[in-house]
Amino acid sequence: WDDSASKIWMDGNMVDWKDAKIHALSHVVHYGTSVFEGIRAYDNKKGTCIFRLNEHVKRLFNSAKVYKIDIPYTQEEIAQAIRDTVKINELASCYIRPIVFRGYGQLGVNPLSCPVNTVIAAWEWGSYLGEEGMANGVDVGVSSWRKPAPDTFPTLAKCGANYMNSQLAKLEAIDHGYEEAIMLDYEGHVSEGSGENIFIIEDGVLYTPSMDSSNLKGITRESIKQLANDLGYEVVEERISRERLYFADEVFFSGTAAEVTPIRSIDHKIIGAGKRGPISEELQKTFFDIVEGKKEDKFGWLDYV
Ligand SMILES: Cc1[nH+]cc(COP(=O)(O)O)c(CN[C@@H](CCC(=O)O)C(=O)O)c1O
Repeated sequence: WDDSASKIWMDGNMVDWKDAKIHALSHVVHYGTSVFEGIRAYDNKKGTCIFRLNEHVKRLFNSAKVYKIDIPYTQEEIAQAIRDTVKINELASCYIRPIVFRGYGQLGVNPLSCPVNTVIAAWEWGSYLGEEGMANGVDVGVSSWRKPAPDTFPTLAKCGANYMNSQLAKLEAIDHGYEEAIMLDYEGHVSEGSGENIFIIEDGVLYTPSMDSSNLKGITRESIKQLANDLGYEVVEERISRERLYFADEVFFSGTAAEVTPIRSIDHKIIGAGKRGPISEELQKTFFDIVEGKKEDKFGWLDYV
């Protein structure tokens, strides 16, 4: 995968894609010492806009705080560097990956002597779980791997090492012929996907796992809640038992990469009519109408670069 035309922001400098390298003995390589964000920019008639940029940057700084990583920039400096990275690469719509990590210093679990490095890359990234899945729903399975307990890993932090847990679920899903995994929390309630939050719809009401389910407080999840309320739907955050996934009229994933991806089967059980449900479709369409400028950005989500 070589986007050689691209520039990558590294510690304040724009470098060529091929030169964006780090040392093999960097702390992050050995111990997963990174925090990162996934952000999307969308192209619309008013130009290129970044979706909820400030919320993503704030979460990046919160994730870093958990691991005593002092980012040597202000939140606004990082936000501007993200805008600059989109602009210099002349990307109309793209996926943006800021990552902050402990670099090349001394090995050993103690990270404190290692420098803090910051990298921002951007590239075109289509539908995370496939175009067909966006339209017709994806087939997923509940993983045998659970999310870490709240006293084990900080799942509100978007840190690289958390994805060694997510990868186990993703690899198992692929082995089973699924597009994605749904993970349960340490008590067996529904948590989220390997890289997305999840919503179920029962009798016209949206439900999503509450924030005590070892799930990431997704920015798309928050946005879908706002959008659903604005469209007149009730949204309930609570513990969700596994079997409610099967009983639901509709189920969908939400996330920056996944956007709004309907789920048509779980563990080979058909969900609802076995295709994208009507409320999922309405939310998906409204979400895209807003980011594509076809509907008013009434929630102030769009930051034009
Ligand atoms: C575990 C997890 N849960 C929920 C979400 C949704 O959060 P938000 O993007 O703020 O709505 C994501 C984003 N996953 C990112 C990384 C995907 C990847 O494969 O890397 C993303 O969607 O960018 C997660 O990784």
